[in-house]
Amino acid sequence: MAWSHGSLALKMAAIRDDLILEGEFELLAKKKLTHRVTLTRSGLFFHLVSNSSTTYQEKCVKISDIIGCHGFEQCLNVNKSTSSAHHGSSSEYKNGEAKPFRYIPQNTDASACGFVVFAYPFKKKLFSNKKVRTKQVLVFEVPTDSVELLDKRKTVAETWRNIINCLSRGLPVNVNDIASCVPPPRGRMLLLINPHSGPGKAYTIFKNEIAPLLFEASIPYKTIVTEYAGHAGELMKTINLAEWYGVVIVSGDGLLFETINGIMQRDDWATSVKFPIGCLPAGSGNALSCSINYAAGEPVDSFLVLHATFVLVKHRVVPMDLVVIHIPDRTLFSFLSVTWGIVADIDFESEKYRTLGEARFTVGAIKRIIGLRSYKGRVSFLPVAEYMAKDGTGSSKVLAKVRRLSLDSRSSSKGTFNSEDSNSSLGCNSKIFVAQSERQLDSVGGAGDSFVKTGVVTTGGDDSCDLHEDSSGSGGGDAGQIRKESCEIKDINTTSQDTQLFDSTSSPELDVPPGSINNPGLVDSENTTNLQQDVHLKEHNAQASRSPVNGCSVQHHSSMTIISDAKEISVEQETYHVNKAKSTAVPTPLLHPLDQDVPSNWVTLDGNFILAIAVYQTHLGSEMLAAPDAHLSDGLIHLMMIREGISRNALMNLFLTFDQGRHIYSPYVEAVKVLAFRIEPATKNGNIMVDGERFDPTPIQGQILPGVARVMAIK
Ligand SMILES: Nc1ncnc2c1ncn2[C@@H]1O[C@H](COP(=O)(O)OP(=O)(O)OP(=O)(O)O)[C@@H](O)[C@H]1O
Repeated sequence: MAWSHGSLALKMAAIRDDLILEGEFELLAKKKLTHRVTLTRSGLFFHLVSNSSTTYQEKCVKISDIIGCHGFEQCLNVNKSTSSAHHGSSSEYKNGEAKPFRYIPQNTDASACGFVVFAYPFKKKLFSNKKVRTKQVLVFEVPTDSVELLDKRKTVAETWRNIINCLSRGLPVNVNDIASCVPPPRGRMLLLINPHSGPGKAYTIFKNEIAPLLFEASIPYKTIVTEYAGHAGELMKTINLAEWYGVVIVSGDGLLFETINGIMQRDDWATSVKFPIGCLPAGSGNALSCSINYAAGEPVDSFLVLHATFVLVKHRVVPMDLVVIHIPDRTLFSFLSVTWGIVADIDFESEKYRTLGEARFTVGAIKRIIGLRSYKGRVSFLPVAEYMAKDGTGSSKVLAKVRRLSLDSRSSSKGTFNSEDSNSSLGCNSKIFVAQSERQLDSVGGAGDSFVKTGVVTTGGDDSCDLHEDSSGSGGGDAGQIRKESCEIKDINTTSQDTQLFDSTSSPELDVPPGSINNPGLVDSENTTNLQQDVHLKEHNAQASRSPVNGCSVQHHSSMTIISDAKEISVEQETYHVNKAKSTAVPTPLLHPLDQDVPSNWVTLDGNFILAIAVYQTHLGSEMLAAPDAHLSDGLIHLMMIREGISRNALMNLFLTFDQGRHIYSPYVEAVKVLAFRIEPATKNGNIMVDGERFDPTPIQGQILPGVARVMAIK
């Protein structure tokens, strides 16, 4: 970008308020040339200092593209110089532990010192319209003539390094006290690498594509290569989580499923479920990686590993929904999907082509469409809004109550599991409610920060919670608090005139500065049992009495008043207390046991299906945007069904629209957002897949656990 003297002055004036540091450095490129460098909250600007009176070549690196900054002091180690970030050779690992590295640029003399910026701005690929992040390394040396003493020059370089690192990690920078802005070291990550994922290249992918970025971002880690199926699950069941910042899976979705289920088998599941999980793609499906990238606005269709690693090093810890799954003999925890019918069969039957990577799904789909079959059974669900069936029988309009389920921790001594739904027949005209609620949440920031959140919450599938987060407090305490001051609920469902209310206190976005503490998602062990011991379910207008479900006993509670259009609406609430004797069970208050009928307020569809899929992330693969309006923590299960009657041609065309998510507009697809579902296959044909793991076609049901898990993503 070229700036004239005048426009440069204007630009400089525009960023003046934002200005943090200014200085002159020698930019080490082919030759050393002195540059004027300006650091603002949004970017690092630099231009050549020249005597020319015409133009400056002004360049800028956006802070949002920077993943790290290192200081260098050449005199310590001139002989080991290298021109790029060095990391990844086998000698640099011992027992999977990464050694600390020092970046040493070439072409500097023995007394050189300065700082190196690692950035990954988007560039357009030649001959394609795709934007891809491309590595940029900028080496700035403090000029020897500007500040005489080496110590002083080192201080200058360290200050720039610290501030750039604070900014790139989203940490606060106090311009009035620059010297005290020192970013805390980043937390140590445990990387689990599955050598059998996808085409079996996970370790090579890690070494060549992931390790360099971890080095550049100064993230310490240890790698463990899994030795057998089930290894990751065992590790997660037994390791001391407090020793780690989080766990990062370098694999496909299968290892992630193992990891999550290992965590959920711990006695302290209620807190360890908040252990941050990162996800880097090395498998054939990589659905969660794609969903995290998609949510972050990063590409999913090219250089997935690079973009996923970029997200990982720039991440914040954000909530993610899980779904508790019941099959006749087991309880499982799912982060992605339950599929039945053709999608499950394609997934399972194409396992044998796993060396093809994602192409296995295309091969499997063609095979299954040619041999198209239907699957007899029953699909039942608890919709969040009015449900209109598409089967053309004429009698299937079902009005369901609008509801929302949230997992809440009401105080440091109590965990609460809430479901709130308003009655669609309340006759309220307004679709806007203001709900005031306050809560104290278990420590999530870990550093004792207190947050104030104000949420404007829109539902109808999109839980886009516009949370203003004001973080104050400098840490030090054990228990952080989140106080939700107000939650305004607007325009709740564009397709329904029903009014609704929910408690959006679940799924707070957690902005935990990586490295500020270990285990940002964990609460202290005293609080650990609370969620298990005292679980409440509040459900407006719930049935007058209900039998105890899964260890929950029912207790009627007080009513709540909602003010809307000056009308007062009283809504009954119900509270479920978990039986303390069964304190280790994850509460599933929306589900009846599998050998009983579903609750009477569910919708049930019988017939022949081509597929029924329950999805809670956007992607099932990089070319399968299965639930385009899903979000990591929208608290919803996106249920889709196709009934028998669709032709092979139409099905093929429908599958071709999957990559853009346009299948949801197809007249053949019934899409409904639900809190819980049950699938009861009537034949032994086919498969049921939970997060890509196969199960026999037996009855299966699931219920959302909104925002209970924590993932490393960018929200
Ligand atoms: N060392 C190992 N040897 C054999 N199997 C392993 C090993 N480590 C992990 N596994 C198993 O490999 C299975 C598949 O792994 P993963 O999901 O990572 O790859 P994938 O199936 O190619 O990817 P995707 O699930 O995205 O299609 C997991 O269920 C896991 O239990």
